[in-house]
Amino acid sequence: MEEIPVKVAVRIRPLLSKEVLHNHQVCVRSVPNTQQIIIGKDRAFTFDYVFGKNSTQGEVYTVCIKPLLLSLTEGYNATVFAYGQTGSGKTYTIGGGHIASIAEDEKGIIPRAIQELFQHISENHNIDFCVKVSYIEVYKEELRDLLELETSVKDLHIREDEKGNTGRILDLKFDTYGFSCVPKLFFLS
Ligand SMILES: Nc1ncnc2c1ncn2[C@@H]1O[C@H](COP(=O)(O)OP(=O)(O)OP(=O)(O)O)[C@@H](O)[C@H]1O
Repeated sequence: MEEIPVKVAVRIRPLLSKEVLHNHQVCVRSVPNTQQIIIGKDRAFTFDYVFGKNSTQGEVYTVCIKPLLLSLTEGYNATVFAYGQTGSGKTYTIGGGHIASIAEDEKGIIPRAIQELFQHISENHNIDFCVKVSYIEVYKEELRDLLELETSVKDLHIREDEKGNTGRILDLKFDTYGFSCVPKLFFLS
């Protein structure tokens, strides 16, 4: 059977203060020492990784992203995207918020990966690296280049190669952060 190299991690976020204030209840919990979560009373689901409500940004990075970053520097491609309903913690986890103003341990995936990548580059003088960054919003089938806002939406397209691969970005309807080295590592949120 062909290997499908996709791993899925689920992260449970803690209740926000306003949710506690409104007496909202937690409806999902992780099962200790397993990769399972239980929704409601008894509906169990298994994932490749489970991060409970007390998980840290550092843990998520170390377990899920660091191995990809290491592979990236060895020439493999990697894509990371956060998927979930509004308010579930995608931006928080991917770390695309106000990066400059957040505390070190609150930093999400993007700043940690960039830091580690450039650290790697600075330690490997004998290899030439080319790093490219793109930041694209995909919303209702329309693409917007957030680094070149004057570019017309109509000028941006998702293209396929002859094998039907969408290559640069996937056809996802979320805000999209692309960050590529050679080869490429993408973050989609
Ligand atoms: N693991 C976490 N620990 C603490 N706070 C969190 C965590 N995850 C998310 N939050 C907080 O929950 C709120 C919603 O998170 P966030 O904005 O990341 O959601 P989102 O999925 O990106 O939402 P949207 O789709 O609406 O953009 C934010 O105030 C964020 O700081």
